[in-house]
Amino acid sequence: SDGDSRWSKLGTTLPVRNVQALAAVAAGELTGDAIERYIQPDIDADAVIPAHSDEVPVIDLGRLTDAESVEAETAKLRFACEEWGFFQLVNHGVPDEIILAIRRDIEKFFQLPLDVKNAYAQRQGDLQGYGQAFILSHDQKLDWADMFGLYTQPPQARDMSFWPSQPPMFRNSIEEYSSKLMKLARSVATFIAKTLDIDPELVADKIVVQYVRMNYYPPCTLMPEKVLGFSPHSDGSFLTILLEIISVQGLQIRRHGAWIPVKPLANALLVNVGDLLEIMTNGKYKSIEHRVTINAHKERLSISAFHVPKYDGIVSPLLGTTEEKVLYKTTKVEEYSRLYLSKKLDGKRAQDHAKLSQT
Ligand SMILES: O=C(O)CCC(=O)C(=O)O
Ligand SMILES: [Fe+2]
Repeated sequence: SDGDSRWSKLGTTLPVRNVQALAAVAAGELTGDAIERYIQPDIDADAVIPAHSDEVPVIDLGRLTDAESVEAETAKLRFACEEWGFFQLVNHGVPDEIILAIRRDIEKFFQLPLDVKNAYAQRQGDLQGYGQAFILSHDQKLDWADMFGLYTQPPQARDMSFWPSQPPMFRNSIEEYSSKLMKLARSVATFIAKTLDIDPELVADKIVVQYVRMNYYPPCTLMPEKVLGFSPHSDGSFLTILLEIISVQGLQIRRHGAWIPVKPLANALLVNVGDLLEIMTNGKYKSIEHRVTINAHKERLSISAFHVPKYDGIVSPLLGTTEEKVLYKTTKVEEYSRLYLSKKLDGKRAQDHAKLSQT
C-alpha cells in the first residue's frame, strides 16, 4: 500500500493558469501570450471522419453473461479490442442513481469559486492536480482543460482527507461511483480474458489501483479550432472507463490515420484498451491514440477511471501459440509509468519503448 502512494510522485508538472478562468476573460482582453501556449499547429494535419462514428463497437454486458448470446458477444468484444481499442459498454449495471449523483456533484464542483477548488488541489499536491499541467516535453502545447485527479481504489491507496468536501455529498458519490467502476473493470477484464482464451486469474492482478480524473473543458470563443482539450495520447493504464458528465462532442479516436469523433450513447460508458493491456496481449489489442477538441460555446465535462496493476507489479506478453513471436518486453509497472510520465519519450510512443527491437 505504501508502494501505491508512490504513484503520485511520478511525472513532471508545470504550474499553469486555470483554463476555466482564462476562458472567462473577455476575448478582447486576452493577451497573445496567454493563448499562444495553447495553439496547436498540427490540429488539422489529419482528416476528421464523422461518418465513421456509428461504427464504434457497442458491447452489451448482459449479452456477455447470457448463455444464448455469450458466444456472439464475446466475438464482438474481441473484434472491438483488436480493431478499435475502444468500445461503448451498455447494460453495464452501474445504477442510474450513482451516475446521476456523480454527474450532479462534478458539475457543482467545477462551479465552485476558483480559490475553493485551488485549495483542494494544493492540499493534494497531486501530479495532475487542478491548476497544474502535466507535460511530456518542454515544447508540448498545453491542453485547454482543467483536471482534478484522485486515487480512489483500493481503500489503502487513497487518502479521503484529500477529497473535496464540497459539494456536500461529493465524497460519498465519488466513493460509490469508484467502487462500482472497480468491480466493473474487473468484470470487463474477465470477459477480455475470455476473448483471449486465457485464465481470468491472469488479469485479476492487472486491476488493483484506480485513479479517477475529472476533465473540465471550457468553451474557447476566441479560436476553438486551434486548441485541443486533450492532446493526442494513449492511456498508460491497463483499462480506462470514461463517463461523459456533460456530453458535448469532443473525443476523437485515431483510426487508419484519421480521427473518428465518438458519440457516446446516453447510457453507455466508454471503455478503452490501455498500454499495459497492449503489452500483455503482445500487441493483439491496441491502445489507441485519442484527443479532445474544443467547442466554441459549450463546456464539456468527463470523468476517466484508470485501472492499473499494483505499483511493483509486472506485465508480460502472453502468447497464443509457441510459434508466436514475442514483440514486447516483460515490463515493470513502476518503470513503465515513470517512462510514460517522463520527458524522455524522444517522439516515440511509450508502448514502443516496451517493444523488443526488431531486427
Ligand atoms: O474527456 C475525454 O473524453 C477523454 C479523456 C481522456 O482521454 C483521458 O482522461 O485520458
Ligand atoms: Fe485518454
